[in-house]
Amino acid sequence: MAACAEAPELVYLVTGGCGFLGEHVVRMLLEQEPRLRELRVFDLRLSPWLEELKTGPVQVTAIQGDVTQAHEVAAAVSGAHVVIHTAGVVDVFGRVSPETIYKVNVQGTQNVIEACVQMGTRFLVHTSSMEVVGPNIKGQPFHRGDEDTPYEAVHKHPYPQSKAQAERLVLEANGREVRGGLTLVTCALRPTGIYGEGHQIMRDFYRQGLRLGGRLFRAVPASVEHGRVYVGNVAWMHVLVARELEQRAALMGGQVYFCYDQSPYKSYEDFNMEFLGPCGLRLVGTRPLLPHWLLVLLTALNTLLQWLLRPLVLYAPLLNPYTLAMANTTFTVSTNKAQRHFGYKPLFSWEVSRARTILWLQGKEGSAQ
Ligand SMILES: NC(=O)c1ccc[n+]([C@@H]2O[C@H](COP(=O)([O-])OP(=O)(O)OC[C@H]3O[C@@H](n4cnc5c(N)ncnc54)[C@H](O)[C@@H]3O)[C@@H](O)[C@H]2O)c1
Ligand SMILES: CC(C)CCC[C@@H](C)[C@H]1CC[C@H]2[C@@H]3[C@H](O)C=C4C[C@@H](O)CC[C@]4(C)[C@H]3CC[C@]12C
Repeated sequence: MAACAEAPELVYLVTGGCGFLGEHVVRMLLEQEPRLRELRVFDLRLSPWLEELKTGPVQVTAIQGDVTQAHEVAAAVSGAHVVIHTAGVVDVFGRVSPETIYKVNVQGTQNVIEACVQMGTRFLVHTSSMEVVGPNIKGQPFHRGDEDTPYEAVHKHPYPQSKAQAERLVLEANGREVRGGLTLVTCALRPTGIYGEGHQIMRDFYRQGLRLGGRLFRAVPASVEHGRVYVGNVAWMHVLVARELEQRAALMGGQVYFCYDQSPYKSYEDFNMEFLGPCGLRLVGTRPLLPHWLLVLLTALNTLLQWLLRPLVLYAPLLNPYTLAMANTTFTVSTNKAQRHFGYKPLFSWEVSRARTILWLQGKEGSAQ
């Protein structure tokens, strides 16, 4: 990937480039990667904002395609120097069938790997997830752990299962010979819960709070820490990894990195209030208003309703046994591996991340829809 200082010559492909994270990766690459000649944005559904990017100095090529279709992936990868694979189905609510989650997240990732091998593309950055590690089904806390902290990773839900399988495939592919005889260099980034401009669930909580007269009701104890990371910093980590993979292939190849920044350690709800509070919402209760057993019962009821209504309508509320367990189990990271391996420092301070997210929620700024 030797690049000459004057003429930009690199071709990047971002799968899932129209998603929440993907859009930030695409914009970050255009801002921060001077060696870029062409940026291919591959997604099942192309977004209208791509059009405005096509007028800049970098050639932006929009490719409507499906990662489950090997030939479409291979065509998109052909001639690319780097692939950033963010495409995936993110579903912990039962909106998408386990079969589809597997097909997109696991088979789709395998297709991306095979396309790199066939086409001679050497550098693959994969968006994994904290859920590859946990929280596990036993609800054991992972308190400010790092990439080497021992933890019993046991999954039952299709989404974390698929992310764990996909990550394994990517890491095992590191070192494979690609067309032309050189080797594939891969690594995986594991964001915790991402927030920022374009975060749909945050917006859903905002709207729900407005419907409830400006109030939200505490459901999980304030003492349970839930890891969060700003989308701009996650995108920045992807850009940096992609840039450094060639020079530091021996160190970074086959590695995993948690995505982290200076976002504070808080419970899921208290963290959301950092943004929803300034937008006029209030979190009622210093302790959960309902006893835990009642919440568990409600989640079981939601599961039953989802099953009963399935033939008629898709009932997929935010609260189910899995999401309650996620919100109710401490899972936070504290690491400097990305800084040690490739010099990562967050691009956005906590204050800036917070301000940008609030402005977006208030509809005053931000590109993400
Ligand atoms: N949102 C989070 O908190 C979070 C946390 C950790 C990891 N992740 C991972 O980050 C990645 C991006 O997540 P996101 O939150 O931006 O989700 P998203 O749903 O906003 O984006 C995913 C994108 O992938 C595209 N896509 C889905 N199926 C596809 C297919 N078959 N072919 C091509 N494109 C397809 C979608 O159209 C969408 O644009 C995912 O891999 C996810 O597992 C997300
Ligand atoms: C107040 C609660 C009980 C309400 C339910 C909150 C629930 C919708 C939230 C809690 C934790 C959230 C997940 C977490 O931030 C991390 C990830 C990892 C990522 O790979 C995909 C998104 C996901 C699962 C978040 C989804 C929303 C969750 C479950």
